[in-house]
Amino acid sequence: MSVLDEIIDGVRADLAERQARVSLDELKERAAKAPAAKDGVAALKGDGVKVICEVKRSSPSKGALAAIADPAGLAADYEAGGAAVISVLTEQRRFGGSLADLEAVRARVDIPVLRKDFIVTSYQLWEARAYGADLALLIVAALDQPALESLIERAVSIGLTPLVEVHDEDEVERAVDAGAKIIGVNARNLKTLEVDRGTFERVAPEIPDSIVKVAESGVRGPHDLIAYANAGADAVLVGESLVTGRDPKAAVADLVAAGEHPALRHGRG
Ligand SMILES: O=C(O)c1ccccc1NCC(=O)[C@H](O)[C@H](O)COP(=O)(O)O
Repeated sequence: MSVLDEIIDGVRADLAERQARVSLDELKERAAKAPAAKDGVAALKGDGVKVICEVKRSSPSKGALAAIADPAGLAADYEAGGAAVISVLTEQRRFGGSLADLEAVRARVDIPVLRKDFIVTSYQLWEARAYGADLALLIVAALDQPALESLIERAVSIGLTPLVEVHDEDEVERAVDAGAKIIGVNARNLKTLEVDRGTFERVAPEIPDSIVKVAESGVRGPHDLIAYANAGADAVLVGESLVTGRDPKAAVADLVAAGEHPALRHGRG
């Protein structure tokens, strides 16, 4: 069984518990009262390379990373540093996240918020919206094609912008066929958990120009952002280096400044 399969088994078990406690109708009522969803595509387009900053306590590859007692405070630092979007890992068992984190972050920042989880049912999309997310991650490797298509359609219909994650060229084709407007290329191999920063450069040329391209994982600092930008990234998604560093606001500001450097405009795309 792959790491992804193991994670999803746990996600399904936790999901069954929540579904037994909270009906879909209750979630829909809560979603109706949530602040209107912000436009995830608009947040990641425009001049410069945008930075998506992640609230990440632990991971299957590294174990514990940071306690993060105040996820909303961390997100506020990210926003002050110039983040375009906050990513909140809500998976509990391996990443130490929760919907409470999502709710707290949503209440604190004005920029769009991504629910980063292993979404396999539309119930989780309703949860994302009910707890204030504007975007939701959908991982192609975790879904068959009909499920991917129907989750993208459902996400859009309830106001969420899907960030569709791929790892190779075949998955790009599936994401494009399913109607993705934002595609994230994750450099972390979900079978070995190894990060290969060359993945983005190999896979991104298969993504049509009209689609926003996000380089996920492995950004240690501005030099990695610049490399991803030169390979065509519109945005980068950064977790570990921010939560383990001493000054997340300054680290984000350094990334944003690198992403806004005029020299990058010639290399991108
Ligand atoms: O981070 C992991 O170990 C991991 C393992 C299995 C599935 C997903 C995993 N991470 C989720 C992510 O995609 C990253 O948190 C995100 O891209 C940020 O990466 P990084 O900056 O390298 O922390």
